[in-house]
Amino acid sequence: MSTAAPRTAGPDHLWSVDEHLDDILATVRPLEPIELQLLDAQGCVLVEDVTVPVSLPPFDNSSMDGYAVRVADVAGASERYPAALEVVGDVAAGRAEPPRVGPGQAARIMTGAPLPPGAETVVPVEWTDGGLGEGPVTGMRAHSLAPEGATGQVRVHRPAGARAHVRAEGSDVRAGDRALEAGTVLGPPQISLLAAIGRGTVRVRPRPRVVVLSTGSELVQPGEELGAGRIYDSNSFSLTACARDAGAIAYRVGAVADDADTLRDTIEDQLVRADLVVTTGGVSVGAYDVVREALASVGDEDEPGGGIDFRKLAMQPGKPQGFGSIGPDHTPLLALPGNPVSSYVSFELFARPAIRTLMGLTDVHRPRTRATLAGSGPLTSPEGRRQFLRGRYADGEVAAVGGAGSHLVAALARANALIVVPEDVESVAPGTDVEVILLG
Ligand SMILES: Nc1nc2c(c(=O)[nH]1)N[C@H]1C(S)=C(S)[C@@H](COP(=O)(O)OP(=O)(O)OC[C@H]3O[C@@H](n4cnc5c(N)ncnc54)[C@H](O)[C@@H]3O)O[C@H]1N2
Ligand code: MOO
Repeated sequence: MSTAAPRTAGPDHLWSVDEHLDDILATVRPLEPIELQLLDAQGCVLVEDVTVPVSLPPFDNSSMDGYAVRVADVAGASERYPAALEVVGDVAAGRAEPPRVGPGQAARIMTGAPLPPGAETVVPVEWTDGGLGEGPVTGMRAHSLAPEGATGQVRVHRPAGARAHVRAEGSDVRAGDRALEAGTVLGPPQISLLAAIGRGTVRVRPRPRVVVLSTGSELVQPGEELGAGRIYDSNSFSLTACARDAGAIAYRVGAVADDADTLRDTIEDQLVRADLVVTTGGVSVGAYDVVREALASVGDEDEPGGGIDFRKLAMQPGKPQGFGSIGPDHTPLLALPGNPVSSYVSFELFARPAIRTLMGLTDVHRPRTRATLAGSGPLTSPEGRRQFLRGRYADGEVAAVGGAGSHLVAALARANALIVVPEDVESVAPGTDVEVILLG
């Protein structure tokens, strides 16, 4: 949400990619933090420092299934001269009051179970006869099948030093320590830590809700029959997938016909669940390109700071673009061109950083690298336009896939990178060092 109005210039002015991106990012602000359940916070930015309320582990516990014993009782033990100890009971993980281990005694202990009072160390079950009176065993028999295993005698075949196989209280993190700092992005390891210290909810910036809306009377939803002159609506799917990939909660609104009133009504209906609206199609100069017409008056026209600016960019694909904010909450809106590759490239360059800015992330762009251009012939690019060609990148080399046509979806599906050809370059020979955007 923002009140910043986009810059404007004459209709023939060509804006640079960077100017357009700067203008977009100046209109989006990180969303207000909310308290979320842990798993709902995955991928989100933490806005609080999290302090450890209880040490991890909370108590000394065993790292092995075995026997909790006293060091002196097993000193010098060997398979030939085992230490014979009286088994006083079982300590399963979760046991609150384990039995005391006195001299000459052992308690059968499970991984994660608290070290019982009196015990000083743990011998793994493989170092014992498991209470069976024969040679070394490879494991314990299930308590349900052999309850007598918790009693009787065990022969220990090897000594163990003090606190062997014992995970000390607080050896991971201590009560009062900083578990995570504000600004941390919550991936699976961070969610693991939060759960381990007992946090059920955390304060984060939420995932933006992004409404993706395609426009065009020619569009048919996948799965339905294709009539003459019609095509399947791929953009609403690709951009919804892009929005999810960027971290958003995305809502796909299937194709809206080329009718300004219908489009306006649809967008207004969607504003209630949108932190960002992305449309595709209808932004060029055709008689049925109604997005421009419709967006001139969406939402509350009396609200200052709103409005969508349509402009041409010095780029290929993706020349016609619209952006601004609409409605009473000044919801940001990006109107992307309809050609499938144009909409995809535009989303990656402009909508993705906007989504990631809304999330409060600092790393908002796709990673870039340099690569050597592979292939047999030169790449050509129109003068004065920054071109984003689809490429396949591996091991420091990149090769173009497909041509420059912004309808080439099959080639896009084989690409894993965009090759950037600067505005002042019209031809790039194989072997040249080029900039590459990695699509991940
Ligand atoms: N006279 C001019 N014509 C065009 C210009 C221009 O400067 N002068 N610019 C061209 C460029 S560049 C682009 S990009 C497109 C942008 O057009 P629109 O944003 O108005 O998009 P549409 O006309 O609605 O569609 C263009 C193309 O893409 C197909 N399309 C649209 N939506 C979808 C969808 N959801 N899924 C799959 N395919 C879609 C549509 O059928 C058209 O083929 O304008 C050029 N024209
Ligand atoms: O700019 Mo359009 O997006 O080239 O096809």
